[in-house]
Amino acid sequence: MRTLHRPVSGAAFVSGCNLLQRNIRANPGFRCNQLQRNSFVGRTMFVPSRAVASVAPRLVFSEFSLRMSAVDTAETYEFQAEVSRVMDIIVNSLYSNTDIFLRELVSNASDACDKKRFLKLTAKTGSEGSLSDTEELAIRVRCDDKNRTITIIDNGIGMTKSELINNLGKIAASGTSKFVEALKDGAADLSLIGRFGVGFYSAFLVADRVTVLTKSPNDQKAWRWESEQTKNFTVTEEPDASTFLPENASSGTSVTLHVKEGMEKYLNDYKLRQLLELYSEFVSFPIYLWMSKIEYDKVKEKDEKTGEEKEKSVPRTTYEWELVNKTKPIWMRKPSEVTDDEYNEFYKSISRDFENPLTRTHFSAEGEVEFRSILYTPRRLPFELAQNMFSDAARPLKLYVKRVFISDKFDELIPRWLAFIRGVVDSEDLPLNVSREILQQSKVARVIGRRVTRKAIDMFREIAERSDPKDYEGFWENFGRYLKVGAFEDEEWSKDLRPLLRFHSSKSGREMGKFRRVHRTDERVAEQTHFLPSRR
Ligand SMILES: Nc1ncnc2c1ncn2[C@@H]1O[C@H](COP(=O)(O)OP(=O)(O)OP(=O)(O)O)[C@@H](O)[C@H]1O
Repeated sequence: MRTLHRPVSGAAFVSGCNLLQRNIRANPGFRCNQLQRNSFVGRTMFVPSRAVASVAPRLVFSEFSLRMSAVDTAETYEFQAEVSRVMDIIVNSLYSNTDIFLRELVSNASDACDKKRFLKLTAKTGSEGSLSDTEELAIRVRCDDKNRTITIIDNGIGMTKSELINNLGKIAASGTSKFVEALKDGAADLSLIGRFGVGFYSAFLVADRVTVLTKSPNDQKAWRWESEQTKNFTVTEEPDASTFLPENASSGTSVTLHVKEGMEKYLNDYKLRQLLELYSEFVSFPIYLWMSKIEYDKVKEKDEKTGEEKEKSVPRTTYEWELVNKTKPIWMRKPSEVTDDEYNEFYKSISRDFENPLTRTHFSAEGEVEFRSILYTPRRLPFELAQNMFSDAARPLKLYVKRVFISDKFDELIPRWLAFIRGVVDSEDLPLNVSREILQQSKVARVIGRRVTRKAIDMFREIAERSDPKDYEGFWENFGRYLKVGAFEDEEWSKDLRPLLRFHSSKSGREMGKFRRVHRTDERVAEQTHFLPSRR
């Protein structure tokens, strides 16, 4: 990089810019994103020396003029009070786990693609306007080691200007808010932050500057968000969305990380591929990585001594987009074809837990209703339930309709005492525009809920029947109170749950005994009564 200092007077600058902008228009080959990564500080410009040497006059001035006009209109916003704190917490407490930044940003890109796919499928004819039908929803990751950047690009839903300011400037929009709440309540310590979705701000684990370019179908303009992890961020209009969106994309977002000192290990496509394979294998959109490949060209060369012509292989580096994940959802595969590791990694990707689950069940239902599901029992109580047994923040099931993610907030699908399980349900019969109201009245949803509950109970029973009683003891310690609530308040399942209950009794000593219904005349009645779940 070389720095060019070009102090110019206001009037000279404006007329120079106008002239140069006309020049750019006359030179369609030139695209201003060629130098997008350049920084402008006041009227000082940084440009790659190669560009200066080759096409300096045109590029330098055109970029200068375009970006200067943008700088002039940049709006500066302050992060909401807690955001700076959260960024500090993330950067200072996760320094040993910096790898997660990619998982978080890819997960955001995947959410954005989910939203776009949902919108496209449910949009009424005509209202989808700018949503192109031809584009493949995908995520692209590209590393540029010379310019020290990593860029994550999606053609998802993008953000309007106000969404950009709210989502990336206010803590309330982020999963990290749960963590901040938990810190306030004293329910978490910093080492636990990795269990939360730390979200977008994890970008600052590896970058000292982050640039977000985004275009929403609900905003005619594209926007640039930029921050250097200070108290402020800037929002600027981005003149041309096509410079950062993939070809044919009508909307989307590009997040560029300007990699900081000491994080050079991420400026390597092999390292990025390893992280994507580890963390993002189950993202249901294709993830393409810009990968380098060594190819060998055969060249004929004359041997100086003998004069004979010989063939020689000369290495050449080429680049191409390489698909790094299997995009067929794991629940669509046959259980016999899925390995334990794959199930465990999928669990971690949907639950954000760092431990393997205690158990799982993968099944499909046909006939009356058709759906597929994978359910997991975690090893420990999910964090969001630690304070409140039936917290609204619990997300037991992700609901899909024909592979389209619909919501993870339909808690009415299963009884509330199952709040601690995790899993996915993919229905063939529910409508894509399924809402809470539709779900409440839907017969299909009731059947799905019943079958999922039955399978969950079977899963718990299997743990109870294991030869090592420690498994069920651990399960009971974490989730016993949920089963008690179910046995107590849920008439439909009470009978199935009772054999799974455990209680301390004077007879059982330190061990726990099973609950057995006894007749009043039974001599054990006295010792049994206080084992019954208390009626509150
Ligand atoms: N690539 C993107 N495209 C569109 N919107 C995005 C993108 N990345 C982030 N956002 C918006 O910014 C918000 C904040 O992101 P952030 O990752 O901090 O939190 P989150 O995704 O809500 O929760 P989590 O911490 O669980 O990831 C998102 O909810 C989303 O609205």
